[in-house]
Amino acid sequence: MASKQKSKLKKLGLSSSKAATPSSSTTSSSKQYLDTSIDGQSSPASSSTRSKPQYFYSESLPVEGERSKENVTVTVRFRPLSQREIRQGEEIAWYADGETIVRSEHNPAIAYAYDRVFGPTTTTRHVYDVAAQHVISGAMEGINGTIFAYGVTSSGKTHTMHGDQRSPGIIPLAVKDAFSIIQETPNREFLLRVSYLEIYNEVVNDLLNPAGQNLRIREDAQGTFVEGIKEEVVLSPAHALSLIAAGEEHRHVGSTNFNLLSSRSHTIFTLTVESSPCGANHEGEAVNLSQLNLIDLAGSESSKAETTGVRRKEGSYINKSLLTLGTVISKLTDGRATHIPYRDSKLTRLLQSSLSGHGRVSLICTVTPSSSSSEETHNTLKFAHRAKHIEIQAAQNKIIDEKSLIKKYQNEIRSLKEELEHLKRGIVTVPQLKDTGPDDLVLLKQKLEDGQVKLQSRLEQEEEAKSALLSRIQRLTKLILVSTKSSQSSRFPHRPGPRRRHSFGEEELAYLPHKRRDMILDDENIDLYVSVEGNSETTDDTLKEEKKTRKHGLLNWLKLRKRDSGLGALTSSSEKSSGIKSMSTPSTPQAESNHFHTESRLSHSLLTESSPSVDPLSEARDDREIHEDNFLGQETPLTSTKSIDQIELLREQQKILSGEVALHSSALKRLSEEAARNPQKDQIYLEMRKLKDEINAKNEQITLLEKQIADSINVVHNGMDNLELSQSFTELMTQLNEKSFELEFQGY
Ligand SMILES: Nc1ncnc2c1ncn2[C@@H]1O[C@H](COP(=O)(O)OP(=O)(O)OP(=O)(O)O)[C@@H](O)[C@H]1O
Repeated sequence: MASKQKSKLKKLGLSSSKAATPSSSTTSSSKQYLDTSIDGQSSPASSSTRSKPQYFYSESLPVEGERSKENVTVTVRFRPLSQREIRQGEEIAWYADGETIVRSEHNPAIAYAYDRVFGPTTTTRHVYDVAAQHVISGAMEGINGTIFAYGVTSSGKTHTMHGDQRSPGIIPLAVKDAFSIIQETPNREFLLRVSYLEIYNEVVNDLLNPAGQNLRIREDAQGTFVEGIKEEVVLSPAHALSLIAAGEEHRHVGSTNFNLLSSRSHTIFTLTVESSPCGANHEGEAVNLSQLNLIDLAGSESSKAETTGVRRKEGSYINKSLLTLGTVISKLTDGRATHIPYRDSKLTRLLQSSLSGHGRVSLICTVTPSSSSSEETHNTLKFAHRAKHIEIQAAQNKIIDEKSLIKKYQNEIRSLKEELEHLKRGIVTVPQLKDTGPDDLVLLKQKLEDGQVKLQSRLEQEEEAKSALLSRIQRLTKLILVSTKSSQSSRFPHRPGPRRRHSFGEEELAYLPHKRRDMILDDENIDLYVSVEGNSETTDDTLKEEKKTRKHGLLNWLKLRKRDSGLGALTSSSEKSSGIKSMSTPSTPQAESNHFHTESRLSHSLLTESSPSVDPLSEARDDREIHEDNFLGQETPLTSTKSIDQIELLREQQKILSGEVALHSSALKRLSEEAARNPQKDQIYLEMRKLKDEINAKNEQITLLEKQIADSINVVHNGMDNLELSQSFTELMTQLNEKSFELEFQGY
């Protein structure tokens, strides 16, 4: 009895058994396990089709350069039994047996092996390290990557891909990691842009642009793409996360009898990465271009789901597209198949390039151990089993200049700088009059006498043109991300040594759902995740973060403070070069593409400020920098700079508040849906009232901030206009006096 109890606890993830705890067992121990068990316990799928049972087992996950051919990385993640499942007395039907095996409780002979199996207590961070990190690092080096979570409804796909503040999912971790990699790669410059779409009832909708509905999928030589989808250039992790949070607001989510907040659409978050070597001597070199697709699939629904109307319609679309995905994968792994039915669903059409083997693919199958879903779990395991056979060829994508946005921007920056130089030379010809002859001097005197005003207005026009050029250069340069680390410690071609940790700042956490999907699992259920060994979702780090968030509130980050990670030093090149704060938001120039938009983030500027003022790279990168101090840098008094900082600070506060209002509004929406189903729940109404009060208070604060911003902008404008004018006047008068004196002295 005691041993049965122990084994049950082990399967729930509460045991201290090494075999059941992924982080505690080693590769060699699992290999030993396989060696001894492989003959006796083959997977049913393999034993039925092959004489010799086969396990999918790889000694290690794909490592760059080791193989030209790789297989899809396939992992399985168990979630804990939910409180509801426990209450209903459900049993464990499947469990993680060691690091790589999933075994049936009812028939121990049925077992499947994968690259890795994560037990119910495994943290998403660990899942990321094992199943996702190599895909993200590949994407940063120009290798396409796709990660998707697959599983039945309520098995934990969204928990794995998005997560929440307590346990950020693969998407926020990947975004964070991408920026860390940029920081660790000082010899390259990067341009990152994101798009976010959903496939709902076989219709593609743009989640970053509510107007972008029912978009068409098109094809060109590079593969399939979505026509007219909005892409936004991103400048910081918080910036990217805020876009995802905004996109999530538009995603179709609904309640089913399995999941209160069930995803009713497949979503694809795409991070497009361009990078090129830094420095003028790499001008002709190709640019690395890759796409990282992070996919949260809607869950397949069994016939047990008591759905009606809209939900049933959604369910049938979901099931149909997942069926097509299964067929595509079967065909891909069946050497004899001549036709692969990618076109049978929007999902497989969009995944065509990934599934047909161009780039790294990681499939994370989420499963519930519960007996009531035993059959569905078995189907997921078989799907994962098949997917393991897909062969991929991960190669770097190099593209020629014209197609790359980063090159386009770099070229434009270069030619704008040249233009600016010409203009500068035009303006400074006046002091070079020393070398001019008497005729010129007479002419000048005449000119001066004729109209000092004319000269002055020309000067003003040129100054205007100059600052327009400058601000365009700054705006363009700001979009290109560079590390502030010394270029000698290049990341390429070597891989970084120790693993990066992804600690989220409060401003980034603010964009993750607080406790988005926990409503279905009671609070006690959280206790289930806490392993005896402490390998739990609520790790020390996250607990600390959560405490901090609670203690200080979300806006506290606005106080200037030193950053912990290397990200603190990551900066866009214009900020690094000049330290000038742009008053306007650095939106991507309209002329480039109407799909690209950016926004300034104070966090970003603050990072630059708090990063060491001795910038080791700034000297090395003089070629790309403008010495703005000739213009605005020296001329702008400290007070103006402070005012500009102040404006950015206010803007940032405003954005954070708007983000919070959006999050509260979505929580309110969901609560009201729940209240409609359970009208007696006073607690829900109480929560809703609180949320409404908070939304109102925040909206008032936003209005106040808007007024403050407008006032500050007026102050700065007036200050700068007066200052520039008076300085131009002074300079002009000095030149005139000198020349007049010279002329008089020479007897003219
Ligand atoms: N590994 C896990 N640890 C703790 N809780 C989890 C885990 N996985 C899922 N959950 C919880 O289970 C519930 C369902 O998870 P989730 O919404 O992620 O499922 P899903 O597969 O995305 O469902 P659907 O397809 O219906 O959208 C959520 O309350 C979530 O917080």
